[in-house]
Amino acid sequence: MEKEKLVIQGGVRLKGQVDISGFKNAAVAIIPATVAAGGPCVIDNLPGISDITILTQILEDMGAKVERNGQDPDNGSHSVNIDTTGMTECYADHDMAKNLRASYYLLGAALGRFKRAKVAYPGGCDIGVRPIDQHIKGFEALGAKVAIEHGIISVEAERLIGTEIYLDVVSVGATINIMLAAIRAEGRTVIENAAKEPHIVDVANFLNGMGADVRGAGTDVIKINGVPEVGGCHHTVIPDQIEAGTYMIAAAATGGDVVINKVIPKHLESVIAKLREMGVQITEEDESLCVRVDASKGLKNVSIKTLVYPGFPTDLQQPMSSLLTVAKGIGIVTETIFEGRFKHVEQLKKMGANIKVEGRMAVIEGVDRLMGATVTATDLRAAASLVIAGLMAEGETEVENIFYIDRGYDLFDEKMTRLGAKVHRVKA
Ligand SMILES: CC(=O)N[C@H]1[C@@H](OP(=O)(O)OP(=O)(O)OC[C@H]2O[C@@H](n3ccc(=O)[nH]c3=O)[C@H](O)[C@@H]2O)O[C@H](CO)[C@@H](O)[C@@H]1O
Ligand SMILES: C=C(OP(=O)(O)O)C(=O)O
Repeated sequence: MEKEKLVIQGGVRLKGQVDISGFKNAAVAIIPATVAAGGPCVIDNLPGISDITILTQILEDMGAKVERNGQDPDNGSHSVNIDTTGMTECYADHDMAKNLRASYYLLGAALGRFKRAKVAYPGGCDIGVRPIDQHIKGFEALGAKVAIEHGIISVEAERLIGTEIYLDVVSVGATINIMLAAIRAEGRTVIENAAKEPHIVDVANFLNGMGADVRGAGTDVIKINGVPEVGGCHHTVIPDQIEAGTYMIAAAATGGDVVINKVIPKHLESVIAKLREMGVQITEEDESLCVRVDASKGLKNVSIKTLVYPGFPTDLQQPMSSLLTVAKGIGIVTETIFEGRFKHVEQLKKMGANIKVEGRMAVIEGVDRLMGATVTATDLRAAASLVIAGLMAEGETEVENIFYIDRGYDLFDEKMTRLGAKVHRVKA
């Protein structure tokens, strides 16, 4: 892959409209879920991002038929037909699985259908240790044997039997993986202390569309009544609230005036509340949000604490930290989900930010301005946060490792340019 960087001229107010794409974190679970279907599925509103390209390639390599259809020119999303009927087993080696987190959903989906699967350890953003003990606990509780050898996770069961599973930590990934395996288990599975994120509900709706019986998604108790067979279905992925939040923060950061279309405002309540607390004006419509800042007034610093949904999302902590670097006063950012999610801070400091990190806390004292610099992205949302910093900074900023942006933001440069940002991509 050719290395690229993004060059940004700071100081431009973002203005105009942006259409949000389908949610990465829902889509990357729904594609592996087609393995459980074993019938033709049509999935609309898939974001055009590298995680999706990689996942569909993995399915094709395992014998699925994948057909990509037309792209929406405004938000970049597309539709895909996936037929996994011809698949007879599920094996994803290190080279296939290492590129993204969501490769681990193949384990749950294939365990349900074939009663066995082998998938190498997943990749994903380097933001902490990211253990998978709760996934394994869930599979074992359903009756599977789990072995890890040479970095490959093998799951195998003669029968999967529904049971009660209490998650020791609220995990999005474990909740989804257990749902995927349990839809075809015998009897009822109850997941307690389940994650409640919007994409848990989207995945449950997809599974129910296939003929599964999943109830309670969106609450912390999910009940799954196993069914002997499921089939294909047609589904539209929900809007990406993290992409939407990123554009909201970028609009606020540049004193902008931006309408964010194709969103579910309810999914962004914590972000809307925090931005309003800072002095950002936000108007909510049914499927859009207007974000406006009176540039003459300046923004007030606030404190944020990342929490499971409906709390402030960890995936927006890094973009939000960038905004806080120029807000008046002191803000404290507490990261409760991932212990390693402050790698963007050293880069922001290069741009003049005043931040002190102590353990899981970052104390940010607002400065008058950031200054352009060459900075390096270390993960997906760090990349977004550095672009936001570049939009605010005086002069030119270069953000290296921009392939991270392409993991999760559809048509990023194009959407930013449409809003008036001066960004362009060059070879690194
Ligand atoms: C592809 C995808 O959807 N990624 C999202 C998903 O990641 P992911 O599913 O990996 O995150 P989890 O919700 O599982 O992780 C939450 C916390 O639980 C811990 N944990 C998790 C599983 C486990 O078996 N044991 C354990 O201890 C993790 O280390 C972390 O501290 O949810 C995160 C939290 O909203 C988001 O930041 C990611 O963008
Ligand atoms: C951490 C993220 O993704 P992943 O879990 O795919 O690494 C993210 O989307 O911010």
